[in-house]
Amino acid sequence: MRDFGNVKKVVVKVGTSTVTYPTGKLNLSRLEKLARVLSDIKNEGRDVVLVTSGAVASGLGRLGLTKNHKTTQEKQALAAIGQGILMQIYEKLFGEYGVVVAQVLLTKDVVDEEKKMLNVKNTFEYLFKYGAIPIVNENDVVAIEELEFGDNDTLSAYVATIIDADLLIILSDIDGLYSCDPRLDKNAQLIKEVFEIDSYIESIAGGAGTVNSTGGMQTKIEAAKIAMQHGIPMVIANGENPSVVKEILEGKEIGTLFVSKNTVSR
Ligand SMILES: Nc1ncnc2c1ncn2[C@@H]1O[C@H](COP(=O)(O)OP(=O)(O)O)[C@@H](O)[C@H]1O
Ligand SMILES: N[C@@H](CCC(=O)OP(=O)(O)O)C(=O)O
Repeated sequence: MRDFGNVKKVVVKVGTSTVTYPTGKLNLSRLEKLARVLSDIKNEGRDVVLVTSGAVASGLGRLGLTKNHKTTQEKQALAAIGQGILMQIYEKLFGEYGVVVAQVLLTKDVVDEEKKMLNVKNTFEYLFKYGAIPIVNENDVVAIEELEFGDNDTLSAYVATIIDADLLIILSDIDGLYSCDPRLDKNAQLIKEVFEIDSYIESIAGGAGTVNSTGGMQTKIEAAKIAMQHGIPMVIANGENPSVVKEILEGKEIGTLFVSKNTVSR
């Protein structure tokens, strides 16, 4: 058993593949379960942050377009269309459980500038005081790195460091880190724990698995590096059934846990 009994602040990141269908339309039943489980763990007394991808895909879905050959500028405009669609559904679903949500659009350079970082930190602090769940995405109109490299994974790790989270959970369309991409090799084995990101771990992390996703396992490993450097454990798990979030917090051995050997249990 893993011990996450003392986890007070948790960041949960959901990828495009978790929140939308390949058509770009919202996966409503999954989003309903996600809102329910996050509201539930909030009711337990934890501070919860949701980092959500899916804006570009939702924009595509709304306009009835396909992803193929979209330029960065087109994706920025699609993200601006899709972000409202995402927030509308989160507002509705969390509202059903009486939970207030807040839209937080960030760019990763906030961690490079002390003043900006302090502003972000202060905003999170007050959102927690107000009992809100901050819903974070990259501001794709301002920053294009994520659209090109698919990096909400590292953004979620930066958010975890800014709020000094006790745990980062990345939900994807796969059970965790495998010895190689299971889409390419059916003999791939799930790795349950990683204590150090070495060249072997970096070598087995491949790219994205589905048409609307970006980044794949490579950006999740980058996220793990950032989290581990700050002593924050990270779990990659399958978001197919979002109730795994609760099971992970209960200490069940789900997905892949990334934890530095010298991290004291939180
Ligand atoms: N070693 C690996 N273990 C597991 N998945 C991997 C690995 N290498 C590449 N992948 C791919 O990473 C995908 C998950 O990342 P991604 O497609 O970006 O999803 P998300 O939208 O959840 O971020 C998996 O579906 C899988 O195809
Ligand atoms: N800001 C983009 C996120 C792109 C991204 O990182 O996607 P994913 O690899 O599915 O987490 C969007 O909302 O579409």
